[in-house]
Formats: sequence, C-alpha cells, structure tokens
Amino acid sequence: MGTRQTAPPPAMPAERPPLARKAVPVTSRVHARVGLLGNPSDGFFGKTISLSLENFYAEVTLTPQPRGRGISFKPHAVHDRCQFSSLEDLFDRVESAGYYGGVRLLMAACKRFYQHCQKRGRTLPAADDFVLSYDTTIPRQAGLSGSSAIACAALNCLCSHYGVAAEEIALPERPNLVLSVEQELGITAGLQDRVIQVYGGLVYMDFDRSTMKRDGHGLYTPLPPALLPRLWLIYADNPSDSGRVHSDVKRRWAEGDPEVREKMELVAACAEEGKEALISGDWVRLAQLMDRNFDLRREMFGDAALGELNLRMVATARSVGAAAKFTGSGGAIVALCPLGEQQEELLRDVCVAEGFSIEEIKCAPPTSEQG
Ligand SMILES: Nc1ncnc2c1ncn2[C@@H]1O[C@H](COP(=O)(O)OP(=O)(O)O)[C@@H](O)[C@H]1O
Ligand SMILES: O=C(O)[C@H]1O[C@H](OP(=O)(O)O)[C@H](O)[C@@H](O)[C@@H]1O
Ligand SMILES: [Mg+2]
Repeated sequence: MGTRQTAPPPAMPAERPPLARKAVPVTSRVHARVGLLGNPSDGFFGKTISLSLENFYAEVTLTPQPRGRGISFKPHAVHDRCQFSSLEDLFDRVESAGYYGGVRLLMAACKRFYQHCQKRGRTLPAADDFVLSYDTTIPRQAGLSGSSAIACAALNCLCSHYGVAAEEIALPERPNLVLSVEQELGITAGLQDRVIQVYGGLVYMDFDRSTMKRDGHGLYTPLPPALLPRLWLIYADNPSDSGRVHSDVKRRWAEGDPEVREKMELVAACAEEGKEALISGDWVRLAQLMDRNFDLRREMFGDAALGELNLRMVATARSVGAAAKFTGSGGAIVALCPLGEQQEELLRDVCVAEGFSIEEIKCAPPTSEQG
C-alpha cells in the first residue's frame, strides 16, 4: 500500500480517561448488498444503484474484557480455518476460499478506526480490553460484499464501544472509512458496497469525479425500496476473490485506455437510466439495462476473468428470457423476469436443474428505519 508522507498525526494523549459508562457487549449486523445497476463503475467515478440484501448478513460482536486483558480476535471456525485433516483438505480449502478469513478485516478495522480518531484529535477513553468476533451468512466471496459487511460491522462496534457518536462521522464520509479498511489489505474495492451498507435500503449513487475530489465522497440519493420489482438472487458455490477480477481493468482505466474509459461510462449510464426505469415502473427497460450492464462488463474484463461458472449462471437465466447481471465481482447474479410469474417459474426450474441456488431478493429497510 503506497502511503503519502504527511505531518505525523497528533499523538493520543498519554493519559486517557476511563470509559464513562459500564462497557457492555456490542453487536452490529450489516447486510450483504446487490449492485443492481452501474457496478463496477463505482470504482471509476461512475454511478450505481445498490440495494441492501436482507437475505444475508455479517455480524460482529465486541465483548469487553477485564482491564489489562488487551485486545484479541476470535478466529471463525469455518472462515479462519487453521485445522485441516490432510494436505489435500488444506489444498482444497485454500484453492476454493483463499488464505484469508475475516480476522484480518477486524484487525484492519481497528487500525483504521484508531488512525481516524488520531487524525481528528479525538481522544478515546481507556477501553482497550475486548474480544472481537464475527459470524456471517453471506456466501463466501460471492460478490455480495461479504468483505465490507464484516469491516462495516466491526467499525460500528468500535464506534459504539468507544462512544464515538454517529454524528461525529458524517454519514456520507462513513463509507470512506469502511473502504479504507479493505484498501489497507489491498482488496480491490469501490465505494458502492460501503455506501449501501451504511445507508441500507435502496440508494442511487453518483461518484462524479469533481464531487469526489471536492467533498471526498459522492452524491447518495436514497430511493423507496417499494420501487423495486421482484428480483431473484442466483448463486453458485464458487468463491471469486474480487482482487483477481478487477486487477487488469483498473490498470487499463488508469492508463486512459479509451475502450475501457468509454465502456465504464456506458456502465454508469445504465444506472442513470435505470433510476428513471425504476421510478416509471418500466421493467422491460430495466431488464434491458441489466443485460447491457453485464455485456459491457464482459467486454471489458473478458471471459477468463469472469469465469466459466459465472458465465453459465448468466446464460442459464437468459435462456428463459430473464435479465441477468453480476451482483458484484462474481459468484452471484441478480435476475429479473419482465414477463412475470410464468417466466419466474421457468427461471427457478432451469436454475435448480443446473444446481444453482435461487431465492427471491428481500431489500432491507434504510438503516435510519432499522431498530
Ligand atoms: N465469508 C467470509 N468470511 C470471512 N472472510 C471473508 C468472507 N468473505 C470475504 N472475506 C474476506 O474479504 C476478503 C475479500 O473478499 P471478497 O472477494 O471481496 O468477498 P466479497 O466479494 O464477498 O466482498 C477475503 O480475502 C477475506 O479476507
Ligand atoms: O465488481 C463489482 O461489481 C464490485 O466488486 C467489488 O465488490 P464485491 O463485493 O467484491 O463484489 C467492489 O468492492 C465493488 O466496488 C464493485 O462494484
Ligand atoms: Mg469484496
């Protein structure tokens, strides 16, 4: 991670006051997300429409410990496996899910939280005695933002534990802090996941370059989730590490590759037109935009990066006339049947026949409306 030389942040005052109130366990639940339109242009000053996916979530718990115990992280039995029955078992696990689980996200969240407070001269109470643990129902590395759900939930716990009120981190700025956690780990990531995981519900996002440069964040417009048609989530058990999928395109974009620049703008336009289609309830137009979004991604990334199984998922949905695109970087797709229930029946049949999981998408309410 390149770092810019800047003036050292003010050191935390040596004597930190004890936590004013009795420290109690804190749990934060953050939902997965579906990029409905415009992704991955969010990483390229584009536009997206994203929804908070109530079907899956990550949950982080901060459990205070007696003073002097310090900070520890509880590995997840499944996602942070350190026990294998054989070399073959280890090989299979690493091949499918990579070397890393979520503990590194918890650690990076702590580091970035501390840096954020230091940079703002925000003194934290002396409360550095806790265990951070997590669980997640989000299919692993399925392009449903499992990574940032864990990071976002960890930051929520830390803010609550140390008494950093929500208004101390302006809402539009909070996604940047979540994103910095994954950037800390070199994980390819754009802002859309974090914005929707902070706002919840359904949000139209404009990452216009001048706005981003001026304000450090984009323009985020919550939309009523009731605008959404019935949508389907289809996924396979094939983790795809986001880092692999984005690497080539980001470099080509940064080098000004005219084809990538033009296509990424066309992807962003899918979100802009999609917002009008949602508001007018034009599902045929919405379906066309979803298909166009995926086709543009495929032209930019190429089939090898997208992966045979992901391409087969999209082709299976389209075989019955449904619109289909990636929810994120690969591993799960979102489908829309503009012709209604009969088409949905056909979609379910072909997905089951191919061994894919399919379920109706439930959009979680805006965070402001959640208890
Ligand atoms: N289900 C999970 N459990 C533990 N760690 C996860 C999980 N999903 C993602 N991660 C962590 O986030 C990193 C990036 O995952 P990524 O491919 O971005 O997942 P996603 O597409 O769900 O965001 C992984 O290398 C891993 O460290
Ligand atoms: O490629 C995409 O659509 C998204 O990929 C990443 O999200 P992921 O959860 O890993 O699928 C990235 O973080 C997003 O910004 C992209 O839009
Ligand atoms: Mg990710």
